[in-house]
Amino acid sequence: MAFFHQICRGFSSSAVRAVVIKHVTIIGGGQMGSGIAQVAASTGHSVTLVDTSEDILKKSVKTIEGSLRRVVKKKFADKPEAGEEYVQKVLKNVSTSSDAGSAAQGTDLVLEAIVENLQVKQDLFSHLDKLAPAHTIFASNTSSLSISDIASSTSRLDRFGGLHFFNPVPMMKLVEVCGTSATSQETFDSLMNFSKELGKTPVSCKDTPGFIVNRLLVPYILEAYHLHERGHGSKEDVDIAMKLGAGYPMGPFELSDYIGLDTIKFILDGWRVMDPNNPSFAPSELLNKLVAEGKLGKKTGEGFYKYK
Ligand SMILES: CCCCCCC[C@H](O)CC(=O)SCCNC(=O)CCNC(=O)[C@H](O)C(C)(C)COP(=O)([O-])OP(=O)([O-])OC[C@H]1O[C@@H](n2cnc3c(N)ncnc32)[C@H](O)[C@@H]1OP(=O)([O-])[O-]
Ligand SMILES: NC(=O)c1ccc[n+]([C@@H]2O[C@H](COP(=O)([O-])OP(=O)(O)OC[C@H]3O[C@@H](n4cnc5c(N)ncnc54)[C@H](O)[C@@H]3O)[C@@H](O)[C@H]2O)c1
Repeated sequence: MAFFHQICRGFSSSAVRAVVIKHVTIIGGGQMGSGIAQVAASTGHSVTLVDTSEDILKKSVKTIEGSLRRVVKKKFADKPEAGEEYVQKVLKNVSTSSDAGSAAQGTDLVLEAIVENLQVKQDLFSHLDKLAPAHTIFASNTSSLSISDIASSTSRLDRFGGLHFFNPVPMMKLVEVCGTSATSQETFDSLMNFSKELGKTPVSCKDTPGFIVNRLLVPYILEAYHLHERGHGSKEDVDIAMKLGAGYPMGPFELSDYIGLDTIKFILDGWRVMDPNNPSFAPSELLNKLVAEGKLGKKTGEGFYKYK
């Protein structure tokens, strides 16, 4: 558990001044990447959204458009034309690319929201480190991987931090901003300012597993799986109990389907490697079975529950 005891943000001297983030390149156009792109574009930032194929990117833009329409339905309830104008104006701020390398060449911030896998994230940043301008800040939206470990694949340790958004990004107000022991004060300030510009409330957190929210949420969700697997409560009753008894907007099974079961499995597998003897992090057979069957939650139409 060396990671748990890691020394966190103590600022090193930086070669760069605080960067005002005007253009952001977001890698990964899934649930999180498209949500972050939407919010950044809505707050006047130029956004390039990157994914592995044009087909995925088309879906991402459709998701952004759908979510914007939900926003304008309320924001412009009495003025549908102004609402449509707003949607088009925001969409103009978003361009797409399937070439991460070229997208990183003229940007102030590269924010990664790809699969929750350390090696894949390191490979991406190591590649982009050679192509992005010197002033460009790199950040990861990882749920619980070590920011220092991801940053170690680059030579810009002072310009690297964690920027952890919550799902659904347009609705959730929090961003966890994480600096490592090598993150410069200027970089940290830039990330805090960027989060505020997005209309979010940032909190400062240490580079420890799960930061603040997931350090508490992971054991809670996993215990819900184990409780159900022991036969101590149906999924439905557990969800109802936590909504009506603890005031949560979603129960743990509903929330898991909303997050994505593949992402949850990636998080839990990584967590177990960090803390192998902790019985709280024992695998869930039910989760593993659903993921093996491709039932990844709402995004695939079935997870713990069926959708459609
Ligand atoms: C074991 C491992 C676990 C760790 C996992 C870690 C994951 C990660 O790192 C951390 C997280 O994110 S943790 C996860 C953290 N997240 C949570 O904990 C989330 C918990 N859930 C919630 O807070 C609420 O259920 C929601 C806000 C999702 C929905 O609100 P609701 O009231 O229950 O139900 P509603 O009727 O559907 O929606 C009402 C209205 O909201 C609006 N709107 C909604 N989505 C929108 C979107 N995408 N776009 C735009 N707008 C959107 C819209 O106006 C809609 O009205 P409409 O007329 O239908 O258009
Ligand atoms: N789902 C959540 O609730 C949530 C919340 C906060 C943080 N996160 C974190 O955000 C990240 C993304 O999660 P998500 O739920 O958006 O996943 P997702 O599966 O919805 O999307 C991931 C996207 O990344 C793309 N991708 C994968 N490898 C890529 C690469 N090398 N280059 C470009 N694109 C690539 C995939 O095609 C996919 O579209 C993960 O690190 C996750 O832990 C997730």
